[in-house]
Amino acid sequence: MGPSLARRARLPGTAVRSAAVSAATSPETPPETSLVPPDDAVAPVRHPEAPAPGTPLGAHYDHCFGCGQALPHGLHLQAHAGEGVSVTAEFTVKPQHQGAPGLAHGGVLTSALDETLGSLNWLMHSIAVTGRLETDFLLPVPVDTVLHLDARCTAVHGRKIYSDAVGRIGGPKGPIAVRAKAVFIEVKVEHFIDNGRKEEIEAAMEDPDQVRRARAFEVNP
Ligand SMILES: CCCCCCCC/C=C\CCCCCCCC(=O)SCCNC(=O)CCNC(=O)[C@H](O)C(C)(C)COP(=O)(O)OP(=O)(O)OC[C@H]1O[C@@H](n2cnc3c(N)ncnc32)[C@H](O)[C@@H]1OP(=O)(O)O
Repeated sequence: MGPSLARRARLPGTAVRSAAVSAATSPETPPETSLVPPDDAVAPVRHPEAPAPGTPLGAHYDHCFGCGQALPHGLHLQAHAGEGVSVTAEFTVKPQHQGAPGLAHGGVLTSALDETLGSLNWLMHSIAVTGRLETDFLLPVPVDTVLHLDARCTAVHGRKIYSDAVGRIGGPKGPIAVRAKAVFIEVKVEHFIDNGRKEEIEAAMEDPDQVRRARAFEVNP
């Protein structure tokens, strides 16, 4: 099949140039980030009190777009602890998750990967946020498909947590439709208290279960 995009010869002098890359760091030029762990990164350690393999992890926050049950249009992703620092999860693509007719939106699939990768941190009793996430989309994913996700942590370096995930369709052993690599950055509970909108933070702090879940992970042995 020939190219279908409209093409025309470039006018002289209209080529777009990228900005020069500088090694200097400032708020305008944040440090280079990488998905490859440094040589002195260490293996991830499963927390001794992490839930046994097969245990459902539950939601870290009822209003989370990824795992919460309170949002009708959320992903309602359900993750289970795996061996070591690994998790499996399932996400069913609903009509509200479409991009093209009858197909999942790529950003929604990336959200499912993000959520699954994020749940790995709970097996290390670490609170962390996504720093960088890179997704490959290998197959289209139709509405009603169950995406079978499998994620594992590969390395830890200081506050940086490296992990990867795949999402399969047609069953847990089916072909890989999406895959991702990520770096999560460990944070304190204050990250959320200081940055979240006041009304949701206050509601979360009034919920004893939420406070217990958040505070339980603050002290690592
Ligand atoms: C009492 C109730 C209260 C409520 C409690 C709720 C509990 C909830 C529990 C669990 C929630 C989990 C939620 C999961 C949801 C799914 C996951 C998401 O979607 S998370 C949302 C998307 N992500 C963000 O919004 C991050 C926004 N970014 C930031 O806030 C900052 O940039 C942050 C924290 C990531 C880093 O800022 P810095 O100032 O703390 O740290 P610096 O010094 O910049 O970086 C530390 C190290 O990390 C590397 N780093 C930083 N950013 C990186 C990046 N983007 N990629 C790779 N490396 C990065 C740096 O190079 C540095 O590395 P070197 O230590 O020098 O080796």
